[in-house]
Amino acid sequence: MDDAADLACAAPVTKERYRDAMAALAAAVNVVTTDGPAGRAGFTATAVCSVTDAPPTLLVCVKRDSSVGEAFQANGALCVNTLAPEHRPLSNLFGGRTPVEERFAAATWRRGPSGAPVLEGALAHFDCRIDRVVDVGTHSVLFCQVLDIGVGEPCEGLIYVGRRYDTVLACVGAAG
Ligand SMILES: NC(=O)c1ccc[n+]([C@@H]2O[C@H](COP(=O)([O-])OP(=O)(O)OC[C@H]3O[C@@H](n4cnc5c(N)ncnc54)[C@H](O)[C@@H]3O)[C@@H](O)[C@H]2O)c1
Ligand SMILES: Cc1cc2c(cc1C)N(C[C@H](O)[C@H](O)[C@H](O)COP(=O)(O)O)c1[nH]c(=O)[nH]c(=O)c1N2
Repeated sequence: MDDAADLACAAPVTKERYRDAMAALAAAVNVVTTDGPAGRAGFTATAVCSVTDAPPTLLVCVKRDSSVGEAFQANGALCVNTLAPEHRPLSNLFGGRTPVEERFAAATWRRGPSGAPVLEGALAHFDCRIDRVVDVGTHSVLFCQVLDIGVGEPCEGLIYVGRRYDTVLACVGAAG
């Protein structure tokens, strides 16, 4: 087995090939919000992942040069709002190039225990304190301890796959 020769023949992993391959992965769509001394901010994120259930921890990857990144770290708190199909326009609004107040004006919010905005009608929400930040390349990985959870009524979730939106059945049953 000549692993070195196989590797030498492989096409280089360019940013474009990486993105093309990542586009094949279906992901839930979230609007991640924050509020506090650094002000209100929010952005659309698919790079959200469960890390451990003890203590309940998730991670969010945010591009460092986005207009919103600094506010999250300065406020030290965020809410992951997982979107239902009706929120597709909201995903586009929070996906960039729209002033922050215009993003929030398009939906109804309440304040979670961390101070971050919680989206009315979300499939689920996870209100968090940001415990640790690790910078990797262009992004900051925010490790977040979950302080409060809500599970909404919708039985369908919004996903992003193949560079487009789709809908999946996502009835969330309570465990015990
Ligand atoms: N993790 C991210 O930062 C991320 C994830 C999804 C989409 N986006 C942004 O949304 C827009 C539309 O994306 P698209 O999926 O239609 O097409 P695309 O070709 O830009 O991205 C395809 C896939 O590659 C990954 N990706 C894209 N940009 C990335 C980045 N800067 N860092 C890490 N992973 C990245 C994501 O999984 C994405 O779904 C682009 O501007 C993209 O940068 C960013
Ligand atoms: C479907 C989809 C998914 C993602 C995004 C976009 C879209 C449309 N964006 C981009 C992100 O939302 C955008 O950069 C922010 O809104 C910040 O943009 P401004 O710098 O404020 O214009 C994004 N950005 C990021 O840092 N992490 C992520 O996981 C994602 N995921």
